[in-house]
Amino acid sequence: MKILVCKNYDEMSERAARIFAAQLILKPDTVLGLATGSTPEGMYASLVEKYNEGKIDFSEVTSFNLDEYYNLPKENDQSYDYFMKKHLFNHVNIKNYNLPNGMAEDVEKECKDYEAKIDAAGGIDIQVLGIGQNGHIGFNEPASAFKKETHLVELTESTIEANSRFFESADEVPKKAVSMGTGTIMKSKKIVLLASGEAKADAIAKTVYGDIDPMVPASILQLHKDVVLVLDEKAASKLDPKDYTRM
Ligand SMILES: N[C@@H]1[C@@H](O)[C@H](O)[C@@H](COP(=O)(O)O)O[C@@H]1O
Repeated sequence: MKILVCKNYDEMSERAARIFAAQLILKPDTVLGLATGSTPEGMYASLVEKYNEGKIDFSEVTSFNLDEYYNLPKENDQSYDYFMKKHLFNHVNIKNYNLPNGMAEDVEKECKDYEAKIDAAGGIDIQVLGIGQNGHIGFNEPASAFKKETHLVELTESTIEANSRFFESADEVPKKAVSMGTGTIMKSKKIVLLASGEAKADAIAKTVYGDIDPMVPASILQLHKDVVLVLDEKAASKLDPKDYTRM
């Protein structure tokens, strides 16, 4: 694991955006794996800026998002489809983007089809991840085993609670989501995990130093050969400085 520690959220976002921009310059037909949550917002803003400056182009890009709420219409301003349009897709020339369809009548089929679509695109070249306070990635919640493929997830109380800040009340937060599996994520050729703030420090320490344990889903990233953690100082506060590069 390569770990880069930046001063604050803005520098973390810029550093991550540069990694993605470099990827798009080197391989214009990159298959991107995208994430939602407040953490990557700054990175998306910086990518939009770089696009407007003519530094990067999305016309040949294909993207796949990690997850989507179950049974929440796309038009709802809390859907991940809405989030991605608001922060990225409406501002760049991307044509081919994909999210799991959380409204699918046959969810099991939707999960299989999503997995097949990723494979047909040649697999994900570079995947951005955030991390939940309980160590979840995508919506792969702590569990007794790692889930291999895209699946329907029951969200944990702590995730519902953490996401309730975006809804009127915890009652309105969807209780299920469709998420890529940990196996889907691990098949990405490169992974960039972003984390910012004190609340993520424990999850990050467990991800880096802990046992590889499905109760801390992100800990499996220790087994991936090309992972970069881009953190701000607060998220890195429980790491030994000898283990990271200061930006
Ligand atoms: N499904 C998303 C994750 O992909 C995200 O990493 C996590 C953390 O969100 P935030 O970045 O807002 O802390 O929230 C949600 O559960």
